[in-house]
Parts: sequence; structure tokens; C-alpha cells
Amino acid sequence: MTQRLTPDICVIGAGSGGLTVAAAAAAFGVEVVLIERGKMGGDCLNYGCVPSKALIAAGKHAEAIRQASDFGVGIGAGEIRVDGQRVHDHVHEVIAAIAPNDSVERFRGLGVNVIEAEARFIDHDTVRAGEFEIAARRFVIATGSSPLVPPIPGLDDVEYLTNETLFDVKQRPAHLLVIGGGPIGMEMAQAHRRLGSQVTVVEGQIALGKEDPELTAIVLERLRVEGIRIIEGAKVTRIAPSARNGEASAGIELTCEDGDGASFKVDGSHLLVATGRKPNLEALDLPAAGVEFDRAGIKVGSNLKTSNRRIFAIGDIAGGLQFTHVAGYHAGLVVQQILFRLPASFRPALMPRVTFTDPELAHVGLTEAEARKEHGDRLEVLRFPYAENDRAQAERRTEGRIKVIADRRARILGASIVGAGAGEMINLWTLAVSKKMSLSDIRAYVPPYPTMTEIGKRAAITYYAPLTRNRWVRRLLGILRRFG
Ligand SMILES: Cc1cc2nc3c(=O)[nH]c(=O)nc-3n(C[C@H](O)[C@H](O)[C@H](O)COP(=O)(O)OP(=O)(O)OC[C@H]3O[C@@H](n4cnc5c(N)ncnc54)[C@H](O)[C@@H]3O)c2cc1C
Ligand SMILES: NC(=O)c1ccc[n+]([C@@H]2O[C@H](COP(=O)([O-])OP(=O)(O)OC[C@H]3O[C@@H](n4cnc5c(N)ncnc54)[C@H](O)[C@@H]3O)[C@@H](O)[C@H]2O)c1
Repeated sequence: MTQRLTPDICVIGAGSGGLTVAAAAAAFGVEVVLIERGKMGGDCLNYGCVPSKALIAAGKHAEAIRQASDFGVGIGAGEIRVDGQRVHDHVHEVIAAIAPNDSVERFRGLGVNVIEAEARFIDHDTVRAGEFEIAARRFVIATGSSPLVPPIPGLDDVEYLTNETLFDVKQRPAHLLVIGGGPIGMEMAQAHRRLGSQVTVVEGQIALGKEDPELTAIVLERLRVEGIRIIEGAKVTRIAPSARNGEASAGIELTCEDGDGASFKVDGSHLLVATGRKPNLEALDLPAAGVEFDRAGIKVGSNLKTSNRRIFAIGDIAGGLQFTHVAGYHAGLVVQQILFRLPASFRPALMPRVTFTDPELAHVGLTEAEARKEHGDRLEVLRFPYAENDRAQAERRTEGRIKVIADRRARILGASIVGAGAGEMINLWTLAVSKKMSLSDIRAYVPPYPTMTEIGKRAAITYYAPLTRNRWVRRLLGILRRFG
């Protein structure tokens, strides 16, 4: 027997975006149905941010032990031992510690009607999920994305990993091959290398290619120094099982072609495919709801409304930036419109992003290249190195720099930081860009000493350096001196 529900809001997908809409609506006493076909918490909690950052943390500990002797701290002779099962358990303990926040029980406790089933539109204003038909006043689609696996000949003949299976591996891979040098590929390459695997990354174009090459060069140099082989501009043309160096388990062989068409082979024990994402659209039957979409995802305006004005799309499925904080921010904009009938508009330029390699790579606002397109040469590009910072010296973390982009009137347009703690330090600049602050605001505030955040203020001060040599300023100082 089908049960008909008529809530104010029906949210499809209980990941970063959907959970935020459901919790906010319930907090205001609005009737809301939340439909989830898989695990509560979506990609971020189960297969994305949380397990990847937990694995990165394990790798950091291994690396800290390796570098401890630089600080006069030792562990005696011998190699660092990594217990693969224990690393696996650590990652899953972290997921388990956070999972109650996203659980069915918690959301039911908040007053949300949670349905554990797959959702599908049957017409412009009705969704079917399990034995329910939901005719809501507004729908929010937050169904996220999945790994996009390219059709490389032979791929289906080997056991390959994606972010959905990587965190279930219990034994350290002897040699991890990674196809794709984006944030997933590079973060996971470094974590595995630090935990003792050999790692080779094959990237079709440029590794971390969406970021400023001046700063990615510093990350890539460090990854190479740690022993990761990064092959750029190469196409994988064939994948096949291989018997590796007499080892019992069969390995995997990639046949690749470089930019000049020359063929070469790379051999490893495991393969991670990290070649981008595809939107979770298929199950929804969007044509039945009159919702337009393309290969990137559901088409939305800046207010996140779809071509059916009663339906919103947020997070990864909305085809733009794919980050947890963006999904959460989208959720807030949608709640503002549905609950309070207030207009809202998404401004992607204000969204920060961080790649959690070590050194971290963080950015907000316009990159130098983007700013040059908009402002031509009427720009200030200010830099300051970590090596000039006392705390960075104390921590022996001197690699890295900040790069700040401002217009000729000193308004801050963007900032990029590569170095230790860059992901924390970008917060200040995110506020600066969103509040249209100027370099004088940063010059005037006082960061505590000794912190790495001071490099931001030092970069801002370089803007004023020419003043110290200005003839008129020097004359003015001379006049003022006469007053005693
Ligand atoms: C390895 C990895 C690391 C990442 N690291 C970071 C990071 O450090 N920082 C960051 O900001 N972002 C990170 N991301 C990106 C981040 O995980 C996503 O941007 C975020 O999860 C998107 O949230 P969402 O709500 O759009 O989708 P999701 O969190 O994926 O949730 C979508 C939910 O919808 C459900 N669903 C799908 N179709 C249906 C249907 N028809 N019916 C019912 N339910 C359905 C799915 O089961 C899923 O639970 C990472 C991603 C990966 C893969
Ligand atoms: N720290 C973070 O916030 C974080 C971490 C991981 C993922 N994410 C999110 O998840 C998204 C997806 O990450 P991703 O790394 O999978 O995707 P991506 O699209 O950013 O990078 C994929 C890379 O794979 C390469 N590639 C594609 N097909 C290839 C092929 N056949 N052979 C070789 N190389 C190929 C591309 O050139 C690209 O560099 C990111 O864009 C980001 O939004 C965020």
C-alpha cells in the first residue's frame, strides 16, 4: 500500500547539503521529509573528506617520526613499522565518532521524517521512495556525485579502487598506481607514500592543474622529494593484470603514451582511479519532473532553482564547485528562500578551497591569472615566504609562501597560500575577500607572535614599502621633526 505524504519540504540525499537543509527546516518547525538510499552522511562522511583526512593524519604521524631526528628526537635504528589493519581501524573509528551527528536516529529526534529508500520523480511535484509518495511544496535535490571511471581498455579486467573502496583496504599496498592527479589523487598519493607504499601517479594533463602553477610547483616538488613518481601529460591506453616480480598476488600493468606518442609501461600492486566525478542523476527520472540537466549536473540559476521552480538543486549535483562547505552554504541559501521567502544568490568567487597535501594548498577569490583577465596589469601581486617567519623556522616548516592579489586601490581580490597550516590561514583571507577589505585593514591588525599567520600581514606591508622611499613622505617627516 502506497502512503502519501504532503510535507512542506522534501530533501533527496542525506549528505553534506541535504542534512543541513533538513536540520535547519526542522529547527524552525517546518515539516520535512529526508530520503536517503545509502549511508547517512553521504560521500563526505563515508567515502570522502572524513576518511581521507583521517588517513592523511596517519601519514603525518609516520612522517613526523621520520623527521624527528632533525629536532634531536630519536627512535633508535630501524624502519618505521606501519600496521595496515590499525590504520584502517583508525580511519573507521573517526567515521564512527562523527556518524551519530548524521544518523537516522538523530534526524528523527530533530523531527525530520527520514525515509531509507531511493527517490524517483513520477511527475512535476511528486517523488516516489519505497512505499511512499511524497507531494511536497518544495523539493531539494542533494544527491551528490560518484567517481567518474574512464573507459580505458582493460580496466574492467583488473580489481581497481575508487574513493568508495580505498578506505576498506586493510593491508598497505606495495605499489599504489593512481590515475588522475587532482586533489583526490594527490592527497591519497602522499598519504600512502608516507605510510610506506611506493606510489606512481599518471596524470593526463597537469597535476593539481586547477591551481596556480607557481604554488603547485612547491607541492609537487615536496611530493617528488618524498619519493612519489608523478608522470604528467601521459595517457593510459591499456590496463592489464601482471604477475609482479614473483609476488604471489597478481599486479596491475598500465600501458601509457607520453606527449610525443612514445609508449611506456608502469607496474604496481593496486590501482586507484581518481579521474573526476559524475553527478548522481540516473535514478531520479528528472525528465518526469521537468528538471533540465547536462553531463555536469542539474542546471541551476544563481538562486539554485532548477527549470522546475518548485525544485532546488544543491551541492555536487548542481554541477559547480564540489566541496562540503559549498554544499552546506548552498543549503543555507535554499533555506533562506524556502522558509523566509528572501532572495539569495550564490557567489562562487567567495568560496575557499584547500588541498590537504603537505604542504597544504589553499585559495580564495581570484587567482593571479583570473585577476589579470579582469583587471589587466592594474594589479598588485604581493608575496611573502614562510622562510622569513620565525615560527616556520622553529617548526622547520620553511617551504611555502603567500601570494595576495589586490587591485590598484588596494582592495583584496584573492589570496593563495602554500605551506604548513595554509588551510587554517586562508580563513582570514576568506573574510577579507567576502567583506571587500583592503590591504590597509590587514596592515592594521595585530596577529600574535610567533604564528605563521603573520606572513599575511607581512605580505600586505610590502604594498607600503615604496612609501618609505618616497621623496614627499621623507620631506613631510623632515618638517614634522622640526616641531620637536
Ligand atoms: C576522496 C574525497 C575527498 C574529499 N575531500 C574533501 C575535503 O577535504 N573538503 C571538502 O570540502 N570536500 C571534499 N570532498 C568533496 C565532498 O565530499 C563533496 O563535495 C560533498 O560530499 C558533497 O555533498 P552533497 O551533499 O552534494 O553530496 P553527498 O555528500 O555525496 O550526498 C549525496 C547523498 O545522496 C544520496 N542519493 C543519491 N541519489 C539518491 C536517490 N536517488 N535517492 C536517495 N538518495 C540518493 C547518496 O547516497 C548520498 O548519501 C571530497 C570528496 C572525495 C570523494
Ligand atoms: N581537499 C578537498 O577539498 C578535496 C579533496 C578531494 C576531492 N575534492 C573534491 O572532489 C572533486 C573530485 O576530485 P578528483 O581529484 O577526482 O577530480 P578532478 O577533476 O579535480 O581531477 C581529476 C584529474 O584526473 C585527470 N584525468 C582525468 N581523466 C584521466 C585519464 N584518463 N588519465 C589520466 N588522468 C586523467 C584530470 O586531468 C584531472 O587532473 C574535486 O574537484 C574537489 O572538488 C576536494
